[in-house]
Amino acid sequence: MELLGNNGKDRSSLKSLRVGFIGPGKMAKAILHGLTLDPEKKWLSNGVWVAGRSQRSLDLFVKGFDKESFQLTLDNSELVKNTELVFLCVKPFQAEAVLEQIKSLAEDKMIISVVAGLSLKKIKQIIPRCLVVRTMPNLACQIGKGIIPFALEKEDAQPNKGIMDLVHFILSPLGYPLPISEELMPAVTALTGCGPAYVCMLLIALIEKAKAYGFSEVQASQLIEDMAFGTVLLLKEMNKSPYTLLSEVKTPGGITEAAVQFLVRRGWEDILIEAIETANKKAEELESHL
Ligand SMILES: NC(=O)C1=CN([C@@H]2O[C@H](COP(=O)(O)OP(=O)(O)OC[C@H]3O[C@@H](n4cnc5c(N)ncnc54)[C@H](OP(=O)(O)O)[C@@H]3O)[C@@H](O)[C@H]2O)C=CC1
Ligand SMILES: O=C(O)[C@@H]1CCC=N1
Repeated sequence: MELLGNNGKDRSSLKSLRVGFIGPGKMAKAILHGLTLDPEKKWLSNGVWVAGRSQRSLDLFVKGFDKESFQLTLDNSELVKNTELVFLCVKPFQAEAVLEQIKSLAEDKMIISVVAGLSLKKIKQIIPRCLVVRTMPNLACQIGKGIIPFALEKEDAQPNKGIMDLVHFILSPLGYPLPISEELMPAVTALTGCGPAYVCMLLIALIEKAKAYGFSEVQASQLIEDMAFGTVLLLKEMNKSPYTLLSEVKTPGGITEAAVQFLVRRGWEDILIEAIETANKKAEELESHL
């Protein structure tokens, strides 16, 4: 792991780090977009490798980017041979076969896996000598606003600040890297990995209701998306908690309170909590099957 030698303390060596993505799908694209947001790191200038199982997926993946910056291949091993940092971005049940394909070439390289349910242990069983980072990002990585919980093997996480810093350095253009213990991976999968989907469901319901009230599709989307955007920005910019903001909007005996009481009566929070628990259980089951 020459380029990552010195546990990445020598940042100058990282300038020539060659990056690859196995699995040219949604998550890989979000990460690639995020990485390009950081001009300091100039990831693209070294050429980015992307490996997929069909030429069509690879061509779609690089659409909108400068194609000259990419090396596309249908051979995962070729990618690993030519890179030092590999983002593993295939679906959970595709991951083991990919790891088996690349194992002899991935020794001493760094693998950042985004694969739900794929444990550090499982990766290390197949590729014992690699530096592996397990992450659970979300699609907001695309604009540098993802939350990226990550776990390292215990011996890497505790004493080795160098590796921790290196992981922060690599992931920070994507948003907020957050070291966690691996046991919490199913929980963060259910909460923040899947989270954008819950937010979208809330927005969709409100947009549909706005349309039912007679707003055009464009107006309805603007009303609701800007309201949601303003709400989150308000919390962030004023360092306000959702509990406080809720109480500020909810005038006693007023209109919001009528809606909030209805939601509480109908068990809205319980439904959401059960949904999270269902997702958490599914993530745990996945882990035990991979
Ligand atoms: N989507 C999300 O919000 C999040 C996803 N994840 C994780 O990210 C991973 C990818 O998910 P996502 O991007 O949504 O899925 P996608 O289906 O969009 O991407 C998976 C990609 O892997 C490719 N692929 C499949 N088999 C191989 C192979 N043997 N070699 C190379 N490439 C292969 C697929 O090719 P083809 O195009 O031909 O099907 C596809 O392009 C999953 O493990 C998921 O758990 C984690 C956090 C959030
Ligand atoms: O739905 C999934 O399985 C993946 C994991 C988190 C978000 N998408």
